[in-house]
Amino acid sequence: MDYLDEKSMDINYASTYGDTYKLMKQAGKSISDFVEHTIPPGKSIAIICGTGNNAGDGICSGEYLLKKYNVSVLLIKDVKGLKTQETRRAINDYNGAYYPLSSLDELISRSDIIIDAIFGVGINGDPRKPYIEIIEKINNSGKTIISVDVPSGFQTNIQVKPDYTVTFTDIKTGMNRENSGKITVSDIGIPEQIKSAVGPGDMVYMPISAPESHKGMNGTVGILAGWEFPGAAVMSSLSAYNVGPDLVKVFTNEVNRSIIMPYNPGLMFYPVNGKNFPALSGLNSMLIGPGMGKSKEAEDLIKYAVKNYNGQLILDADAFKLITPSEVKDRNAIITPHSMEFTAFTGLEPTEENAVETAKKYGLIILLKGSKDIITDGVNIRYSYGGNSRMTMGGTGDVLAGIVAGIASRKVSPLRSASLGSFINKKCGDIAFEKFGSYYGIMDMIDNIKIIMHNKF
Ligand SMILES: NC(=O)C1=CN([C@@H]2O[C@H](COP(=O)(O)OP(=O)(O)OC[C@H]3O[C@@H](n4cnc5c(N)ncnc54)[C@H](OP(=O)(O)O)[C@@H]3O)[C@@H](O)[C@H]2O)[C@@H](O)CC1
Ligand SMILES: [K+]
Repeated sequence: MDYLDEKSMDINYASTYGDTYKLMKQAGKSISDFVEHTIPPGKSIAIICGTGNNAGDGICSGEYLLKKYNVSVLLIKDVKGLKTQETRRAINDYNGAYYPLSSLDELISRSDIIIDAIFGVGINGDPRKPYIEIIEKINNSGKTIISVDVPSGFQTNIQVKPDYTVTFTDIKTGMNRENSGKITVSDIGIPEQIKSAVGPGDMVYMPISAPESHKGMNGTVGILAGWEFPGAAVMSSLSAYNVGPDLVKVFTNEVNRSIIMPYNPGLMFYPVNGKNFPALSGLNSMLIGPGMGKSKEAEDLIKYAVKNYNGQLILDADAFKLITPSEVKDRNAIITPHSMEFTAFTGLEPTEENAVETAKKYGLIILLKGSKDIITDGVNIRYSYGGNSRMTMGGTGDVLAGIVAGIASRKVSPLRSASLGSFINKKCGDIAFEKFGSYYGIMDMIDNIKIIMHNKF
């Protein structure tokens, strides 16, 4: 797993259970258990703490270790610098001595063991002052160093170089013996249903546009839709637009121009027909299918686009009747069928097992829509709960496909794009339901995308 996976799980856990203090206690306990197995009792331990939850894990370990060791907690930014409610609770529940940064040299020299609880997965960029100097002092101490979760500063230009790392839930991408010492993976009790469920934590996968970026750097989406039902092109392109890519290019019949463009002048309209299809290079993702119908012209256009676009494909709706799985084999395409479309596309019953097998066999990412969406790449399976009875109305699939295409254009991996897209889509419905009950419309859902992207939920 990588840092984002851990952050995402943390948020999804907190959204279900209120906070992560129980996990923090368990993280502290697993550090303490590790120390007891490795270090004889009676030794002196300095726990060097930053300001986030990694510090909280360190403080919790201190409370357990007090019974058998000489424990000193050092708070680099004092109690008032502690940033999270869980970490403040940890220091409140801790019954040992704690010290300010001015005691660092003395604590290091009188300790046998240093527990490194400065930064975990919440680090952002290279450590700033005074952390650089603190990390150097720890590395030059000659003491046994145990890092909590990850060596502080891991994957930046300066990091703690530990003898041991106790990492939580799963090893983090890039960790090895050389940069992390001997690694122990500890299960801190995140329930399986939290690990597999899509939730608000999946929003961490959404990139934030850099202030210095220029047009096109934050995603360009192509949408081939609406040949027969222009409304589907409206819904999918507005939905893609609302997740924040720079450009949304709509490829459809010229006669749709006056229908689609009044909805949003920010869309780019490209008329297509059997003889004319603008270049598809430069698109970061392409959604193919909504509202295309099953005419020969629609089929030709869909087949042309599938064959000639070699970036991130998203297939929906009529594409399932006009394209076979073999035509998109091993292209990491995201497909978003409901159960009947899944059967039309694969010839199989719409079960979880068949979705996993199909994803594996054809190298696809499948988002099988239902009251519980199933998202799989053939190896991983995620579930998306939520949504409500009004979401059986026409258009919700077009909204979902557009959202997924928009996210994928921001270079989010296909599995994460499909998972996050499913979360956002259901949340759009649920927010609309709170306001209008069963009487909300599709445009209410589309309007809610911006609220969710802005994390107002
Ligand atoms: N997964 C799980 O389920 C669980 C995870 N848990 C634990 O939580 C850890 C993640 O905690 P976290 O998110 O609070 O962040 P963390 O790593 O402590 O650091 C953030 C602090 O550092 C600071 N800071 C950041 N960058 C900086 C820089 N360059 N230079 C200087 N300062 C910098 C930043 O301050 P700011 O920049 O915001 O002022 C902020 O205060 C995770 O690794 C695991 O140990 C467990 O508790 C339980 C369950
Ligand atoms: K650490």
